This record gives sequence, structure tokens and C-alpha cells, in this order.
Amino acid sequence: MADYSLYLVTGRHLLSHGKVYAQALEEALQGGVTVVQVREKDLDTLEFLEIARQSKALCEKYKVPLIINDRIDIALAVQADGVHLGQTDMPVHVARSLLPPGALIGVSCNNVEHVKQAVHDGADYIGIGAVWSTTTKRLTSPVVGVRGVGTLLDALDASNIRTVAIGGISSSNLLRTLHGAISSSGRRLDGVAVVSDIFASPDPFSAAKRLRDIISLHNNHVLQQRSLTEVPSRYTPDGIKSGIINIMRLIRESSPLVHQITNVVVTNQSANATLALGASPIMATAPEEMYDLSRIPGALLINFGTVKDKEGMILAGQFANDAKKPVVFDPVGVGATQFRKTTAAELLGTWQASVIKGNAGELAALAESNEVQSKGVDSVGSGFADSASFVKALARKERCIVVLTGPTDWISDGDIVVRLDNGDKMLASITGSGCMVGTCIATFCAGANLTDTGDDGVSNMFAKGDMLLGAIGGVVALTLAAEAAAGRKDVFGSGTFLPALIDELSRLTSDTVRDKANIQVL
Ligand SMILES: Cc1ncc(COP(=O)(O)OP(=O)(O)O)c(N)n1
Ligand SMILES: Cc1ncsc1CCOP(=O)(O)O
Repeated sequence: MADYSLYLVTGRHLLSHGKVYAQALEEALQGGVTVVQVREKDLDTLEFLEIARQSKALCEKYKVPLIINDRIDIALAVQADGVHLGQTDMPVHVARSLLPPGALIGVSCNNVEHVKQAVHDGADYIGIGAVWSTTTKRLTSPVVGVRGVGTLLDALDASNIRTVAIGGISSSNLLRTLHGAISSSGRRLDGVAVVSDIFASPDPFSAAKRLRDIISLHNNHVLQQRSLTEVPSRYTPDGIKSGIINIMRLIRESSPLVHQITNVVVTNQSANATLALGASPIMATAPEEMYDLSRIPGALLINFGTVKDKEGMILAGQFANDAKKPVVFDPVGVGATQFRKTTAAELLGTWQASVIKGNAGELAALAESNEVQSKGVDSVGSGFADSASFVKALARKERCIVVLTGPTDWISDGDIVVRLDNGDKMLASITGSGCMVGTCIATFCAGANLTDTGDDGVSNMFAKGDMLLGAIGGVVALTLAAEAAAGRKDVFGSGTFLPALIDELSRLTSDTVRDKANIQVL
């Protein structure tokens, strides 16, 4: 069976200045390309044939399958291993009847109907794309996005058709692509097809090798995760409490930076909550400062209560992923408008969140579920019938920790579900308590990021440290502080509750966490 993991699509016109086709192809093969497709859009048949012959000789030398784009005649003439067909090219059954038995046939797919048709037609593999925007080809359909690729993979059912993603893939987004493109049943891509990142490079060997190394890193993480059959002992209720206490200590000792792009309503109280926990807040939104901030240890919170600063949000998340800093996403009111939904999809399609936090209405909107409705930033009704299953499924789909807030808080990493029963109804009487939960989670994730423990999950490719513990810690801290504040004699209503809440965040002790945190692991 062909290895589709690093599928190179060539294009002579893309060659870097001074590069010769055969030389570039050989360097790419030496760098670890596993399939080659010759794609020439404006060559005469004779020139195309010559390029295909050269490719065939090199592919044979490196024992890599050769695919020809569109042209069955050229594929037959050079005895290529197969062809790649677009939606307006020759139908699969006609190509099959012309090609020798066992020839590989690939089909381009941009939507679920294409995928179903390709499976029905008996294609060997599909090229899903464009996954990112690209300048190599003029696109006639919208980009699919990494989360969209997951939706197309869902349509494959039990078929053993192979899959590659194509379009704009480079070493800077490859990990995000491999990690994020997953179906709800856990089906992943078999590979990625890359054009310019390899073939336009002045050094195709290094470009291919860089991609190869990222693919190996990803595959190793997947294998590691599959071998985790038992819940690690640190995820018993007592283990979680010890983990939270350790993170609290680290925050107070090291005061990590918690960079927050948040909304005008809660900026001040969020900064004060961060300080109260012992960390250092910075509320910065300008795209120009995102790189510098991403170099400082800590975490990033992206809260779009008042959706602005999209450019800064995109850059900040990308730089944080590169620096393995946690990204906590609080899609406030995402169900309220189409603009918010589109923005959330764009952000989640660009970077990998470490934690997504929302109320039932927000998370239902993100999951495209009709079970719970929103009104503005509030959730309507009593929530999900089965919150545990919901958070688990969403965590699997979004490939991160999901926190569902409400009278009971539910947290999952896609395997474990944690139920938290602390808090006080006074939290509902002040504005921005949900946003403060996001801030506390980001602060605890910043603390968790200072440790190297918990380095056994795929999510650690994007953020060092135990993000599940970080998320639980943030919720526990805020809800225990709320209980303490609500019980104080000097608290008479929402006006006195908010400052008391900030005070109690700073006064939170290990004993309170040990004695009062109400944690169940399901
Ligand atoms: C692996 C892979 N996937 C998709 C394409 C795109 O093919 P097509 O839609 O036929 O467009 P052109 O490449 O012909 O412009 C591909 N070539 N390879
Ligand atoms: C051929 C093709 N089909 C969909 S996107 C694309 C071009 C991808 O090129 P690049 O990898 O340079 O973005």
C-alpha cells in the first residue's frame, strides 16, 4: 500500500531561480517525499512527457509512486503508478477502464458530496482542499479549513479510501493541520500534499525534511496517546487537588504573564483577578506586539465578548502555538450572531486552542447543536441532557480541553470528564463572572505551562504542561473564592461581592482547595 504521508505535487514554473526540475525533485525525494504527482498546467504534450519520464526515473530510484495530474495518456506512456483527477476531469470509472489493473486513482474533494461520490466511484485516495488559502492555484471554492477537513473525513464511514489534505500547507501550519483534521470517530489524514513549500524552495531537501520531521513528531504523539489505556493517577480527585495546589504555588512564585485580549466590559476586573492569583496581566491587542508577548512565559486568553481585534487574535494564537504557550479561548456570545460564529470558526481554524470555555448556549453554537439556545451572551434553559457526553465529544472534535460552565461545571480532555460542584449564585449577579473564569483558567494554564509534567498528550505539541489541570484549577479557584466571598459578613449584594471575590482569590489556600473543592472524575 502506498505511503501518502508526504505527497509532493510538482510544478516546473515554481522552481526557485537557477533550480533544474530533476535536481529539485531528487532533493525533495532525498528529504523524505513519499508520493510524487507531476502537475503541469501549461506544457505541450512533448515537454510534459519529458518531465514525466524524468520523474518516473527518479521515483523508481527512490521507490516512490508516481502520479500524473489529469493526463491519462502521459500516465500510460511513462507507466506511472496512477493519476490524479479533478471534479471536471475524466470520471473515475473511465480512467479505471483505460489504466492497468492496480493503478492508483485520486480525486479532488472540496465538500461532503464529492467525498461520497469518490468513495462510490472506487477512488483509491482523495485530495481534500484547499485546506488553507494558497497562491499556487486560483481557488473556485472556499477554503475547507482544518476543522472542515474533519467534517469531510466524517463522510468516509468505514471506507478504506486514503486521504491527503492539500492547499497552503507548510512547516508553519502542518502540525495544526495534522492535529486538527480529525473525524468524530477519530479518523485522521493519511498524509498531506504540498506544492510550493517544497517545490518553490531554494532548498527542497531541507523543506521536505522539515515537513517529514513534523509528520514523525505527530505520529509519535499519536502512538503514545494510543498506548494510554488507564486514567493517570494524577486525575483522581486527590491527585487533581495536589496538582492544583502545585500550580497555585508556581503562579505565586513565578508570576507568569497572562496576556489577555478581552472585552471592554471586564478588562479591569480580569486584570485584578489575575493579580490576585499572583500572576501578571497584560491587556494588549495590537497585532504589532503579539510576537514579542508570545516570547514571555505564561498564557494567552482570547475572549471575544466585544468582537474586535481579530487580526491581533489570529497572530497572538499562532505565535502562542509556536511558543507552546497555552491558548484559552472564550467565545463569548458566539451563538448570538453569524459574525461571531464565522469569527470563531476562523480563529479555531487558524490556531489550536488549549482550552475552550463557554456556557451551554455558547458551546452548543460552537458544536452546531440545537439542543441549547442562547440569548445574547446568556444560555437559555437548563442546559444539555447529558453534559458529560457533550463536553467529551466537543473536546475530541476540537482537540483540546473543553470547559462547560454553569451551576455545575464540566471539563473534559476527550477521555476523562471532571464534574465540579462549587460556586455561589452571587456569581450570576455580577457582570463578567464567566469572563473571570476564563481569566482564572488562563492564569492556571500559565502556571501549568511552567511545569513539564503531563507531557503525554497530543495537545502538548501546542502547549507545554497539563492543560486539563490548568482548566480545572482555574474553575476551582474562582468558584471557591465565590463561596468564600458570598459567605462574608461585609458582602451585602453584587456591589460588595465583586471586590470580595478578588480578595478571596488572593486568599485562596491549599487547605481550602483540599477541604472544599468538590471534584468528581467520571
Ligand atoms: C492530491 C491533490 N489533491 C487535489 C489536487 C487538485 O486537483 P484538481 O482539482 O484537478 O486541480 P488541478 O491540480 O488540476 O489544478 C491535486 N492536484 N492533487
Ligand atoms: C493543486 C491544488 N489543489 C488545491 S490547492 C492546490 C495548490 C496547493 O499548493 P500549495 O501547497 O503551494 O499551497
